[in-house]
Amino acid sequence: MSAARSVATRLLYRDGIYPRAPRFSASTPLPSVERAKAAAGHAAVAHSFKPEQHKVIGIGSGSTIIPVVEAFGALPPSVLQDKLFIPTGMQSSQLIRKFKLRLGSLDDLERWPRPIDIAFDGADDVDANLEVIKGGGACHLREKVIMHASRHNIIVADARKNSEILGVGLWNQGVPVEVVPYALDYVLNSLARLEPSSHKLSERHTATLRMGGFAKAGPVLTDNGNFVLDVVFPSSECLAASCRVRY
Ligand SMILES: O=C[C@H](O)[C@H](O)[C@H](O)COP(=O)(O)O
Repeated sequence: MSAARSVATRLLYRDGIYPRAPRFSASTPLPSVERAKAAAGHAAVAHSFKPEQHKVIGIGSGSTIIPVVEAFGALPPSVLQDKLFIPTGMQSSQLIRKFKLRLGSLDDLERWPRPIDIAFDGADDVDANLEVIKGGGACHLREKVIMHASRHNIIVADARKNSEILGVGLWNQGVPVEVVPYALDYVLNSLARLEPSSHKLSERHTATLRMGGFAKAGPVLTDNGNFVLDVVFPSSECLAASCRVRY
């Protein structure tokens, strides 16, 4: 068993909360990135989830969220019986169902504000200030709604996503921006007029409409029926400035 997996397993068994083994087989070696994601996902639940306090749980999207939901699925029925899981999109709804957790929606929640107790999600890039880029899987709009509605947010990421400067390391395809089709030209024009934050910067950013590739002819459509623009900034300074622009 790898060190990462044994740490995750130890954490899962912490306090006797996890009587059953998580559902991956030790005999099937996982590629190292997948192992890191599994370790991060399982450790996030073991460290952050407090069964007595957290009854309503937000579930984000992407590949790293899978071991998070898997870790919840390994909890005993007595812990899960009063828990409700709120998805951020189609993928997380399917995951919640797959691991036989109770699926809810924002509409079911009455407490106001912040009706979700804790939300777990992945990220594409994370810096030392815990600023993140999200939306590589085109799910970021609902993810932001769920994060806003949640009292605590846990971002789960493997070490590759730990960046000194956002957007220039492993994740260099820009800041995803979800756009209502009706406003596509308007948003493209607005982005084109964003000024670089420093006079030293002459290059401008580029906004590319994300295409479906082999999976879909034409542009990607989000769970909300919207387009996604990937906006690449020419320098870290400009990227940081763009992150401060709130639409
Ligand atoms: O739109 C997708 C989400 O923001 C994901 O949380 C993000 O892209 C990270 O995904 P993954 O865990 O697959 O790297």
